[in-house]
Amino acid sequence: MDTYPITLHISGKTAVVIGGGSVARRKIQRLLKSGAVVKVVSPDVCREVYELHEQGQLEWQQKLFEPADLDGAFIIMAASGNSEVNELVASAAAPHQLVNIADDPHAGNFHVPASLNRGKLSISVATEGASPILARKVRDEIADHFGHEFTEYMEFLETVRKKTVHELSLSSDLKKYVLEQAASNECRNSEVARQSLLFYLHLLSLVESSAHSV
Ligand SMILES: C[C@@]1(CC(=O)O)C2=NC(=C\c3[nH]c(c(CCC(=O)O)c3CC(=O)O)Cc3[nH]c(c(CC(=O)O)c3CCC(=O)O)/C=C3\N/C(=C\2)[C@@H](CCC(=O)O)[C@]3(C)CC(=O)O)/[C@H]1CCC(=O)O
Ligand SMILES: NC(=O)c1ccc[n+]([C@@H]2O[C@H](COP(=O)([O-])OP(=O)(O)OC[C@H]3O[C@@H](n4cnc5c(N)ncnc54)[C@H](O)[C@@H]3O)[C@@H](O)[C@H]2O)c1
Repeated sequence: MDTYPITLHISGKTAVVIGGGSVARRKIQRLLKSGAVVKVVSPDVCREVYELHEQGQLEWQQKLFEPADLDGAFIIMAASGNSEVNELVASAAAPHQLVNIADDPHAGNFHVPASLNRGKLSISVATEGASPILARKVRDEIADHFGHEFTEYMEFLETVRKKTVHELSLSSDLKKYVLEQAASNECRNSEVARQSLLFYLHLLSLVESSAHSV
C-alpha cells in the first residue's frame, strides 16, 4: 500500500525523543527548527544534544525510557539504538500519537524523508526505508536545481497570492492568469518581471478602489 505524504505544523507541540545519539540529534535539530517543544529521554546524550540542553532549547530527562514518558506527546521519535526499547516505544504509543521508529520504517506510523527547504519551498524524498542513502542523494540532486534564490522568490509568490486571492476581488480567469504568471519561468528568473506583475496588481487595486468609491 502507498504511504500518504503530509507536511506537519508542529510549532508549540510536544515532541518526545528517545535516545541522544547522532540519529536522535538529527531528528532533534529538525524538530527544533520546526518550533516543537522537545523532550529527550536518554541516560546519555552526544555533545550537540547536551549543548542544546545547556542552552535551554530542550528538556533532557536523564533516564531510561518508560511508557509514561510519552504522556502528552504529539510526536514521538525512538532512536535508542536498541530494537527492544524501540519496539516498547512503538507499543506504548497511543493510536492518536505520531510515532517514528528509527530502525524500522514500518513499526511506527511515519518515517522521515530526506528534505530541503528554500524558504517556503519544501522538498522531501522518501523510499520507505528501501534506501535512506538514495533518498539523501536524490534530495541533493534536486537541491542543485533549486538554489537559495528560491527563498526570496517564495516570498514574492506568497505576496502575489495574498493580494490576488485574499485582497482583490478578481474574476476567476484573471486570478488564474496572475497566479500562473507569478509561477512562470519569467518571474522565477527575472526581478523585472516580478516588479511588473506587482505593479499590475497595484493598478488592479487602484481600479477596484475607484470603482468602490463611485
Ligand atoms: C532520510 C533520512 C532522514 C532523517 O533521518 O532525518 C533518513 N535516514 C537518513 C540517513 C541515513 N540513514 C542511514 C544511514 C547510514 C547508511 C546506511 O546504513 O544506509 C544514513 C546516512 C547518514 O546518517 O548520514 C541508515 C538507516 N536508516 C534507517 C535504518 C534502519 C532500517 O532501515 O532498518 C538504517 C540502517 C541502520 C543500521 O543498520 O545501522 C531507517 C530510516 N532512515 C530514514 C530516514 C527513514 C527512511 C527514509 C526513507 O527511506 O524514506 C527510516 C526508515 C526511519 C526514520 O524515519 O528515521 C536521513 C537523510 C539524512 C539527510 O537528510 O542528509
Ligand atoms: N533513521 C536513521 O536515519 C538511522 C540512521 C542510522 C542508524 N539508525 C538506527 O537508529 C538507531 C540509533 O542510532 P545512533 O547512531 O543514534 O545510536 P547511538 O547508540 O549513538 O545512540 C543511542 C542512544 O540511545 C540511548 N538509549 C539506549 N537505551 C535507552 C533506553 N532504554 N532509553 C532511553 N535511551 C536509551 C543511548 O544512551 C544513546 O544516547 C540505531 O538503532 C540505528 O540502527 C537510524
